[in-house]
Amino acid sequence: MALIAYKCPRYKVTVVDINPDRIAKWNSDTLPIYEPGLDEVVKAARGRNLFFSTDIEDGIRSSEIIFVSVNTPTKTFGTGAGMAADLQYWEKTARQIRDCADSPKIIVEKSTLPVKTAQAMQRILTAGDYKNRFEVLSNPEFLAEGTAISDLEHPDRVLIGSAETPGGLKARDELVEIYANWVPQARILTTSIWSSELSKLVSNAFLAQKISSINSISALCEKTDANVAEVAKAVGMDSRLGDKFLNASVGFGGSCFKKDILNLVYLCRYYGLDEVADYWEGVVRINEYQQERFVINMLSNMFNTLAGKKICLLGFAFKANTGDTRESPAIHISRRLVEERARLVLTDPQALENARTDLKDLTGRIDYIDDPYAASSGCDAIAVITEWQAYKALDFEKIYGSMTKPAFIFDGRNILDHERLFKIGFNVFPIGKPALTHFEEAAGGACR
Ligand SMILES: NC(=O)C1=CN([C@@H]2O[C@H](COP(=O)(O)OP(=O)(O)OC[C@H]3O[C@@H](n4cnc5c(N)ncnc54)[C@H](O)[C@@H]3O)[C@@H](O)[C@H]2O)C=CC1
Ligand SMILES: O=C(O)[C@H]1O[C@H](OP(=O)(O)OP(=O)(O)OC[C@H]2O[C@@H](n3ccc(=O)[nH]c3=O)[C@H](O)[C@@H]2O)[C@H](O)[C@@H](O)[C@@H]1O
Repeated sequence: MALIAYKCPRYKVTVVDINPDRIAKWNSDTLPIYEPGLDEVVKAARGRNLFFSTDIEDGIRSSEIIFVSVNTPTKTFGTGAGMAADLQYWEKTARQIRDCADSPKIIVEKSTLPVKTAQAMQRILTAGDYKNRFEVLSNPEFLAEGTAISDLEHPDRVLIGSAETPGGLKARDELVEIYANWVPQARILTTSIWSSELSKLVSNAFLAQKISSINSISALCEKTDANVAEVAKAVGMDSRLGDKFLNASVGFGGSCFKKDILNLVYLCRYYGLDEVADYWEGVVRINEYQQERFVINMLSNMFNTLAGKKICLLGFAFKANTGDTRESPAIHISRRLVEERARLVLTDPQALENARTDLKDLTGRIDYIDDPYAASSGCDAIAVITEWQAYKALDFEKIYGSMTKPAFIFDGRNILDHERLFKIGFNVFPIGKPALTHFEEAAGGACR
């Protein structure tokens, strides 16, 4: 919404939220999220045509177009627990819009929702003694965290789904007009509302599937001395497959991939498509396997015991350039390492505050240290969890000098120079590549 306000000074954009702390931060110099480039966009538009408020009713009444962007987490209770989308926040919003509105509105589904949600939304909006006409559009968001501003400025596509009725098509055209302020017409794709809703879930499922595919192959590479980066390059050069999203890793995280795939799986089962559901569920299973495999690799290569050993996680965010830790592989890995009675030290340039909240039940068993040199000092092992560019530039000779020997590095992102680390003295365990160790008989890879 900040970018719409920034690009289109003639529209007035008001962002409303039930969380007063978040709104206060949006109105302050310290925004509630870290996102490169966002500060500048907000500062340029805030007070001009971008406003943040907790007055939801006024926001509804005074707007002609309402983007519903509330959270749609995985349901944690009742039918569909652990799989289906929890639609309570979204439904409350629909009812509130219906009850407060005193003029016709276009309602835009911006949250990621199960296919057919627009139908439910339309039914709620038109139930009872409603006075106004509402048109519901689907306009899913495809930005990725860490690159949100450039994704929004130069989207691969903007997707708008509408009803095929005259009212639906008119509303669709109004939304197209907003995006056309900065997005080329050829990149604005209009479809039926059901295709649009489903495409969002499918996009995330395909992206995550690519990561799980290469991660599954990383396990095979480790058994066969193949190099997953070489395999990914060879495979990705086929233009039919493409070279993006083929970085083997410690597993994908983030608030959406797992939730959206499980939502897709739930939908498939709901419609009796068990084979389809099983296929997509495999993407999540491989991701869980990859995270657990990382822990088991650490355990087996550190002589099958981590008890009392000090381990530093370099990075806690689910990806670089964000402080977001939702579903970060770091959470599972930290919990498992503590279970193995390791002494954990966490460091991250942006995510330590969220990490403290995620692991608050482990208070006293984990240290949180901003400086990566201080965090790794005295450690037996370092595990790279997040691909922060700054980690590549660390002085690893200095780090090696301060660590307990033998010193281990488990590079869960394959971002470091493994040969160099090996020469410094580290025993190096990348993902999907032969390990480089100084032991006579390496436990998990080739001895060099
Ligand atoms: N985070 C991301 O990068 C992307 C998120 N999405 C989708 O966007 C939706 C929102 O995601 P996030 O922004 O990450 O979630 P979030 O949890 O960070 O933000 C949702 C906000 O909605 C507010 N809210 C909840 N109920 C409300 C109500 N009744 N009235 C007013 N405000 C209310 C909450 O207080 C919260 O601030 C989800 O459906 C997600 O799948 C889609 C693409 C990218
Ligand atoms: O619906 C959403 O919320 C968004 O989900 C993802 O965006 P995001 O989760 O912010 O970030 P990604 O860049 O997709 O990364 C997701 C996870 O996959 C990991 N990843 C990514 C790429 C890769 O090659 N390997 C890999 O392990 C990342 O490190 C991260 O943990 C999608 O990329 C967005 O298009 C979508 O809008």
